[in-house]
Amino acid sequence: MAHGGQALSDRLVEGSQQRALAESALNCLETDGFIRLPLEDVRTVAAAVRAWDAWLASAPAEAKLRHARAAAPTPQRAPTPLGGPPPGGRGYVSLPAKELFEVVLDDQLAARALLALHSQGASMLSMLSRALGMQPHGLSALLDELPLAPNRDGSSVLHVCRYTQSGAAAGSSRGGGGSAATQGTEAHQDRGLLTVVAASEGEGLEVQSRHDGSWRRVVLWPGEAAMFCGLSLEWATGGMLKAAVHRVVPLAPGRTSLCYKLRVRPDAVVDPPALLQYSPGHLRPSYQAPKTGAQLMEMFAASHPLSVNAQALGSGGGDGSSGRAEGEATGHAQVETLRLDVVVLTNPQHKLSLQLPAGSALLDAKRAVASATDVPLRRQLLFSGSWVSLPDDTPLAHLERRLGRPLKLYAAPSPGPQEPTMRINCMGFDGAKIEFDLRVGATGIELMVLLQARACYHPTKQMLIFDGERVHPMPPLAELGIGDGDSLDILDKQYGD
Ligand SMILES: O=C(O)CCC(=O)C(=O)O
Ligand SMILES: [Fe+2]
Repeated sequence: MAHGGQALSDRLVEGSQQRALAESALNCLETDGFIRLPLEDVRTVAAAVRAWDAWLASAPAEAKLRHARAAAPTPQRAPTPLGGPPPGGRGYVSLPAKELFEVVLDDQLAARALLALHSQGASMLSMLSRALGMQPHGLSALLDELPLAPNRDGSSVLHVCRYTQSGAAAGSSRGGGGSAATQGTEAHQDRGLLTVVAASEGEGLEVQSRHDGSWRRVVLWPGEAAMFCGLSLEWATGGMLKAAVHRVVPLAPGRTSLCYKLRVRPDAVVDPPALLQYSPGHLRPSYQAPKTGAQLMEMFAASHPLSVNAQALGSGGGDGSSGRAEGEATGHAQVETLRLDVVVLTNPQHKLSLQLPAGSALLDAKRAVASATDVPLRRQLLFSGSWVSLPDDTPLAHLERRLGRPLKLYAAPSPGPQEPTMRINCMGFDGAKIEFDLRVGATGIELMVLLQARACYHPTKQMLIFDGERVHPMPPLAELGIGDGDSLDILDKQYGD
């Protein structure tokens, strides 16, 4: 008699193999910070890597921009194989050492590769749930429910990245900072649960050891993928798994990777005590409160204001809009004169609009502001949706085209003799204390402008923390509960994905 069921002994063998696999995956994450494993649908994924690699290496810039524009969301877009519009923010980012596309699912090969990586990542999450003593689908149940509801973007994203070795990037040592040539390759953590990477080259990715801080090369054989944890998984597992700090070293021949980032859907509730109910002993107090996927993303954006994948020209997320990929601005008409908005940080703020010759540099603008307001050059700071840190001889027209947003200059005069002030202390990492007498009603911006004038501080690289929270530059400090005699900490900004 024919029978469809699997023999019990086979099931037992399979079950114990699954358990052994899950335990070794957990072990790799704990000791190395990453897992290497064979791709399940290797033909599809490898074909997608090859196709993107060839196209990205040879297509002219205009073709890439055209593709990115075609990928922009429109209500008329045909539904994708997942039953909804393409996931994520879409777009194209071009940085000195890296280009990044967010994959759109109207490309059949990309769609199949995305589904293959999704399914392999989701099974890894199920395996890890079991190995950690959670319900088998505890972690994978946090992902999008497929097919996606119409008109809902997926939370998980597929990024295609191509890295090239641009001049100064070769052999340079990099940490948190990052020169222009290494932009996009800085050490960072990913925001999601799990990242799955398949690449055209065996080398390039590096993961930092949690034990001694050294960098480990992730060497992949053809047909292998790497997986590592993001901050949402660190949260969901109550800190049992740690988000990998990783970076990419650009290689001479160029390297193209498909990075599939499995992220928690915004309305899913991540409740570490409920997830870990069978092994509650591991739970640290700071992970007790349940958070939605959306709240986890907000927490991530607050603690990682810089993004390795954002179009950046000294961007620092001053308006809280960082972390988003922005397309390169194009098609700006040549202009005879430039308009520059200036905000003078008095109480109330006072605004000027400067008209400058088209060829003006940042220094010319600062000089014009100094003669109109008496505010010295070093108490002026440029902003364009994010903070801008560039040499004073940078031409403004070029800057505005690159940033794709109007420029704004903040100028902080000293408070007048009669003006009521409050004393704010800023504590440097090295314990140095810098005191400021700010006008009552001052915003974070004023403090940031003064800090860069007085100390080795720049809002592109550092942030201010009060009571464990990042100080947002826009509202008055008093609204954030900061008053006379309070101390703020100056911390280096961290990079996210
Ligand atoms: O290309 C890679 O291997 C990793 C890219 C990455 O870390 C990211 O985009 O977040
Ligand atoms: Fe990453």
